[in-house]
Amino acid sequence: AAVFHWPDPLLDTLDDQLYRPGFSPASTFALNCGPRDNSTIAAQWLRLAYHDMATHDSTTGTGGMDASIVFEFDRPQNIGVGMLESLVDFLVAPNEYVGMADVIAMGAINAVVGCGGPVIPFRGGRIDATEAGPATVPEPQQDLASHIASFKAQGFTETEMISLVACGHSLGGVRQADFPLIMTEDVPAGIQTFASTLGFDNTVVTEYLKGTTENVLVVGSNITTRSDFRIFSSDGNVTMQSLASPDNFNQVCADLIGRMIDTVPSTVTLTDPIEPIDFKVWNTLLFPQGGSLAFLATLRIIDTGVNRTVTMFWKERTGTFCPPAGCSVPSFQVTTDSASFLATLKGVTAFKLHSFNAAIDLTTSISQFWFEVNDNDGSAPFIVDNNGVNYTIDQDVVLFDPRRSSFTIGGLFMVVGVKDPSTSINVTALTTIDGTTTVPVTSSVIANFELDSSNPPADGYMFYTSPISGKSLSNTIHATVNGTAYSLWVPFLDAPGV
Ligand code: HEM
Repeated sequence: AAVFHWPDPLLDTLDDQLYRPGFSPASTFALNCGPRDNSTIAAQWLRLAYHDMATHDSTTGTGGMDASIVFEFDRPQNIGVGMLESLVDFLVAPNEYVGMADVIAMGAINAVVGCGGPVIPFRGGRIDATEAGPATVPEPQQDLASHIASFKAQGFTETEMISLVACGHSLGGVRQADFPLIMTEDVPAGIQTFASTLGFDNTVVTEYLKGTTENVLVVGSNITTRSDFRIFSSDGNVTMQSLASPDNFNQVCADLIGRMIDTVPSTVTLTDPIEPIDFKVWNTLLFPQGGSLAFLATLRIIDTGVNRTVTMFWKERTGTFCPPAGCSVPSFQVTTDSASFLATLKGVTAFKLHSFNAAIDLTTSISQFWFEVNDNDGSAPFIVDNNGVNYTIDQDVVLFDPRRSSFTIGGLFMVVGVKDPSTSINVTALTTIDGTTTVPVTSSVIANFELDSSNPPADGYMFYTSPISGKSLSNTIHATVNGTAYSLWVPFLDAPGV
């Protein structure tokens, strides 16, 4: 599994999105195989992911899961309300470190488990395309040779093609409004599902083998568009027969859908699979307050039912202030937060959040911190120190100040404290703005900060402010102070203790 060395905005964000429902509203939408448009949300998400991947060309190493689908909606291949609706589900997810492509891939995983299917490992780090890819999504009226060629280009053999189509067509169906030339007869609710069961299972396979299937891509009156029939029968049903075993179906589908979402341009390197992080530093804030530096931090621990107490330690940045073992504070609050359905499938049912609020000496400041965890069962306390490297605070020159910032209906006036700006300084923020329901992609704007007349200098800091739109998902502050460049990712505007 991927190792989390704080700070790591990509892993940090993806872990939250995968395993804490509060951070990814969309992670809950596909649960219980919930309905939409007479199909299921899960079916829409899985189709979206396949169509995004289908631009991959394994010979040139281009295309794949890159969210280029957002530029490809006008193609007949991508017809269907579910495409745009799905992207709108994911709208509030990405920030400048996590692209829409990662979120589409996460959607595919949540779709499969949400409908009772197998758990697929998630790797992160996909890069979003800035333009449309080639129009290479297979279409039902194409012949078998074209489909074999398409799947080969995407990196799948003929056998894998049969399996992947069966896995995908476990969910959802064909909508008459979208494909009137396939759905030539009127059907209730305007959709013919591929299988008689709603969930992610191999009924699509067993009904095909038994000859009871109503899948219109197998038995529809339009013979030209019987693409599933041509694909499923292309090896004399050998592969379909092997998928008649539910266990084998789940195993093959987990593997192939996993490969599908990990199909990325050759220039992209994905992380190792991201599992729930045991001990995660989260939601840190450092800012000047009343003659000291307030340092707020939370240690998130997977809840194992142990009644733990946690102490935070830290070291000065300059000079001597703390005892040799470090300054320390106990946590001031322990709360429990829920785990996502995906996390529960990995044995994680909840998280404990141990929060700290330390008053740091202004002149000696803070350079690094770590934790001591006591299980209160007679065993020796153990240290949590970022896998041996401690949690290092890069700088205390440019700080986001949540106390001096003020929230408005339309967003906030963000306030940044800058230490000793003896010469000219320049403060900006790269703000990631969420997309709209018609253009579901994030964009970035630069906010320029000005000296904040309502917050006079204090504690050795001067304060700069800029309005930030309420559509902002995340900000990274960039400042040049006395010739040195600093940057600070601000994923959270608030923390326990502010
Ligand atoms: C030759 C390859 C394929 C063809 C020709 C094909 C064709 C189609 C068509 C015509 C529909 C109906 C869409 C609508 O009515 O809006 C559909 C739905 C769907 N396809 Fe495929 N498909 C192929 C491969 C795949 C693969 C590989 C996957 C995923 C692994 C997949 C997943 C789905 C899903 C989940 C739906 C249901 C969508 C819903 O109910 O909203 N398809 N497909």
